[in-house]
This record gives sequence, structure tokens and C-alpha cells, in this order.
Amino acid sequence: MPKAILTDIEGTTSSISFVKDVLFPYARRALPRYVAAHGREPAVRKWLDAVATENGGLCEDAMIVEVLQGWIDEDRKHTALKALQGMVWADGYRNADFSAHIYPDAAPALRAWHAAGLPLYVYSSGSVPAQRLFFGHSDAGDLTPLFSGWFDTEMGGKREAGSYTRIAEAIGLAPADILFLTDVVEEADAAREAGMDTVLIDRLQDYPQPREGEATHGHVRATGFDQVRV
Ligand SMILES: CSCCC(=O)C(=O)COP(=O)(O)O
Ligand SMILES: [Mg+2]
Repeated sequence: MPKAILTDIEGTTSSISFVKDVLFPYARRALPRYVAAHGREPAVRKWLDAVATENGGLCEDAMIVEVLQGWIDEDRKHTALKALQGMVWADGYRNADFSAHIYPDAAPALRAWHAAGLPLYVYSSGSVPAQRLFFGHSDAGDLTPLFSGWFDTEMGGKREAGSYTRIAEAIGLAPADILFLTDVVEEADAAREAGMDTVLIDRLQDYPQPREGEATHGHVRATGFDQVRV
């Protein structure tokens, strides 16, 4: 039995379509105005400068925004992009332009595990502030009190075993005591390499052709949180 659960967001607690068809287009549209309004604030500038440096020293914010929009189109999980997206989405949640999608089986399971005393953690490519906004404005209400901690790519990439080792250390448990839930086989592979237990979440809505047999790399598979046994 796990002593803690670590969960991914996109494709796991929530639909890929909400992220790709609602959140990403919103950020793409809102970025130019957001950068024009806030680009001189140190917390924003830091990430814009990181993008500029990584792209040969871009000197105009409009060019940096274009790079960021290209990364959104490619679904790059870049820490700077994710931090800036989180800042932009804050306006969207505040204005109730959208609320975060949660699968109907996910919220009850998270509540039940929390009520049973299992600490819950998030590990997503979305920045920690974006994760808090997401679960704070979900279709199932404010779920943030259920979580004991939040991790993003500042811990390392989600396909690298070292990230899961660092997360286990930060949680204060052996990796073997943590169950990681994700929709991405390579993420589950990395978590298993670090010693965590894994369940591959294979939702029909997100993966119309469920991964089976060899494609699951031997991970336990569930089509929803109601099938996850803890
Ligand atoms: C929590 S913010 C929206 C999700 C996001 O930006 C993203 O890239 C999701 O990636 P995940 O690691 O949760 O699959
Ligand atoms: Mg995912």
C-alpha cells in the first residue's frame, strides 16, 4: 500500500483537450498583451530574458512572444513558457473565462484518498502556480486543500528518473512508498526506474486506442481513478 500518491494533471486528472483546446489557445492569444503590460516586472522579465538568451539574444519582446507562441504550438514543456502561461491563465480563471476540467472519477477518488489519510502530491509540466490555479478553479470546486505539495519541471524533466528521486526526497519517503499516476508511458518508465510504483492512466477520451500489451511497458493500467487500487 502506498504512503503517498503523486499525480500528473493533463491526461490523468483532467482531459488533454481542455489543456490543448482551452488553456493553450488562451495563453497564445493573451501573451502579447500580457507581456506588453507586465514585461518589466522582475518576475516576468526573468523568464522573458531566459527565452531571449536561449534564442541567440533576442532583443525585442515581440520576437520573444513569437518564440513562446511557437513553443505553445509545439507543446514544448519549457520551464519559462510554463511559468509565463501560469501568469497569463491567472487572469482567465479570475475572470471566470474557464474553469479547469476534472474527470468525474478523479475528484471523488482524490477526496477519498485524502480522507483516508493518504498525502497527495502533484507533478506536472505546468508551473506550481499554474497547478494551484488549476485545482483552485476546477469544475469540482477548490481541490487545493487536498494536496500536500506541488512539483513542476524545476525538479527536472518528467521523463528523467532523477526528477522522481528528487521528489521522493522532498516528500521525505522512499520512492517505493509513492504511487505515481500518469498518462505518459515514458513518465511512468522514469518513475519506475527511480523505484516508484506506477499506474498508467489510459482514458478512452484522451487515448481512443488504449495502450495495451507491450505498449504499456508492463505498467499497471487503469482507465480512470475509480480503477486505481491503493
Ligand atoms: C497545470 S497547468 C496546465 C497543464 C500544462 O500546462 C501542461 O503542460 C500539462 O502537462 P502534464 O505534465 O500535467 O501532463
Ligand atoms: Mg500528462
